[in-house]
Amino acid sequence: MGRVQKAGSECKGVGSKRSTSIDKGDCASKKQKNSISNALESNEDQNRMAEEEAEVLSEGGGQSEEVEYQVIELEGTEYLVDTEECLVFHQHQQSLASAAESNDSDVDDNMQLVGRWDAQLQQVIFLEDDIDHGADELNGAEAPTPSEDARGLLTAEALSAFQEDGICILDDVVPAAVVQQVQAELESLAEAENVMRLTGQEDYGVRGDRILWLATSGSQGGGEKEEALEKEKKEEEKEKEQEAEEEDDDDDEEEDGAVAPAACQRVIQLLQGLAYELNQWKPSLELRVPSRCMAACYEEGAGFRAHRDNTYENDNEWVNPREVTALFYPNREWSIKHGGCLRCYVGAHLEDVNGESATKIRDIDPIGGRVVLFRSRQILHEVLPSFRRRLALTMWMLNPKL
Ligand SMILES: O=C(O)CCC(=O)C(=O)O
Ligand SMILES: [Fe+2]
Repeated sequence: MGRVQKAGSECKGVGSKRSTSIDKGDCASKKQKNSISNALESNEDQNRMAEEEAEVLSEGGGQSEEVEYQVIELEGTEYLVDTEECLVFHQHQQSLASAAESNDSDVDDNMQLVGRWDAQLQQVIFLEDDIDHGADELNGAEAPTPSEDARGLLTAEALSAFQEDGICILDDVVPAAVVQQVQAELESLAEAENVMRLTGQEDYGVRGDRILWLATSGSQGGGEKEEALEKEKKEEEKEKEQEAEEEDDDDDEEEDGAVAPAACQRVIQLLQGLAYELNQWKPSLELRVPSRCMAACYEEGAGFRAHRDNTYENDNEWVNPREVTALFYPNREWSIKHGGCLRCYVGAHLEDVNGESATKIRDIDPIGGRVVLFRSRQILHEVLPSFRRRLALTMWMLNPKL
């Protein structure tokens, strides 16, 4: 899910405003259907799912809902604001205003979510990562190599669950001592001042976790490379500390990163190894592994509202190359009373954003030593509020064809 970044001053100010209502029920254009099936072309089971989705979409989801939009103009570009949810859309190709005025029910086909409207500040808070920088994730991505830890984890049972539901759960993937070490490493990053940062989406009740991007040393990276990166990082940190002392830096939009500490690195290599195993299972996946992974920390009370890690937009494009989401939890002694489960809406239609159409709901506790894999384009999921600090490492396995 993308970072929400505050718009610069050029985005303030509202031009012409008018209201229009659009029938959201009929949101399945031929273009959308093509976009789904094109992107899923290389994979048989995904193709089957896409066809099923297209069928459902072509029936218009069975319900029709009137949505009130307001048109705002910023820097000569018009945007539609869903007045109820304050979601801001940009429309491609045809003129947004003329489509809105003609009450064209296909208007949704050309709409792309770009941000949220902050009524108090009277400005658009633009969504950033997914839309503009999603493709960057492929920069520095590599073909995965095998890992000893990953070998044998994807049993026939796990693969059939992944095939059927788009999710699989693997437990006790590393020795307890490694789980403990990952937890300690992430705890210390979480405790360090200003290292793990809120995403900006907390203000909107979307997500409350703090995150940090961890650079991986690459699946083929030996210890030497790691050490060199570590050294480089330490030097950089020293320099940064000095700079920070000199100036009072309050720029919280700057993106930070760190090199993955040792035990995290081992788990990352395991996740990369799982990408290798998935490629062995289905070579048409051609999964690549990224140069960075995400560490996340949910403090007490934090959660992450229902979303998908990848979604399609209307120009035959997916917003990013994420194909499989791989999570590792280091939370030892986690129990159901701590909340914070990963809720997955299995079978939810692609246009369903709250899980109403799910055929099954899977609540997965983030217990120490557990890996969860799920299809990023398919699985609607959320993190329910956690009653204890909840840590996670996430790697997105990438599809170079997206
Ligand atoms: O931590 C989890 O279980 C899932 C987090 C998530 O959905 C995300 O970061 O996109
Ligand atoms: Fe997610």
